Amino acid sequence: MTVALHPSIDNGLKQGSGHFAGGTLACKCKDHQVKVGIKGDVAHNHACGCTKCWKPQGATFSVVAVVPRQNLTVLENGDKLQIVDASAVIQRHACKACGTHMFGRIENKNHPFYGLDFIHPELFQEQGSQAPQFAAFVSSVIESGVKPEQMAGIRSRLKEIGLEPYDCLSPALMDAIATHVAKAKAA
Ligand SMILES: N[C@@H](CCC(=O)N[C@@H](CSCO)C(=O)NCC(=O)O)C(=O)O
Ligand SMILES: [Zn+2]
Ligand SMILES: [Zn+2]
Repeated sequence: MTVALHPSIDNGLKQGSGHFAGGTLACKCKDHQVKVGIKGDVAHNHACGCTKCWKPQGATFSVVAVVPRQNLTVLENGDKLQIVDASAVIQRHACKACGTHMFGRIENKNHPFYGLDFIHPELFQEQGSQAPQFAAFVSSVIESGVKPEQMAGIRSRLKEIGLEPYDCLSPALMDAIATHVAKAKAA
């Protein structure tokens, strides 16, 4: 049996159109859905194995990407949103009724990723947003109950579909974080 990672990537990656103009994210409620508008395409889309990122039922990984925070607007039923953990670096705003995380926001102005919001592209009502580029925090799936002996199969399946597995973020993002830290120290 093939390892199940996440429903939006288990049958292979669906490449983005390259000119996604943005769209609407909708939660999983049957009515009074929370809707969030996004301008433009997402960036750094990735599968994330961490315990904090929202996953649909049964998924081992989350699929999460970033957008500039000024490109995100709550359109409908924002009164249903609540912050999951106010002490987390990324404050995840979730629908109180269905639990779906609609966006994650960094409020610490000194954080390397301040200004970017985290969203789950599978919630787009439209097709064509950027495909996942890599897999992050892969070892962290063990914290959610995956057995260490399953990891080889998980990593090889990620590679098979074209997602390089990393146990933190990708080298490009780790370099961006380190550059920010180096500049902050020099200042
Ligand atoms: N092993 C931990 C790792 C959690 C973690 O550091 N997650 C990252 C990536 S989330 C999106 O890529 C992070 O930046 N977290 C900050 C936060 O979640 O607020 C675990 O699995 O919990
Ligand atoms: Zn909902
Ligand atoms: Zn995560």
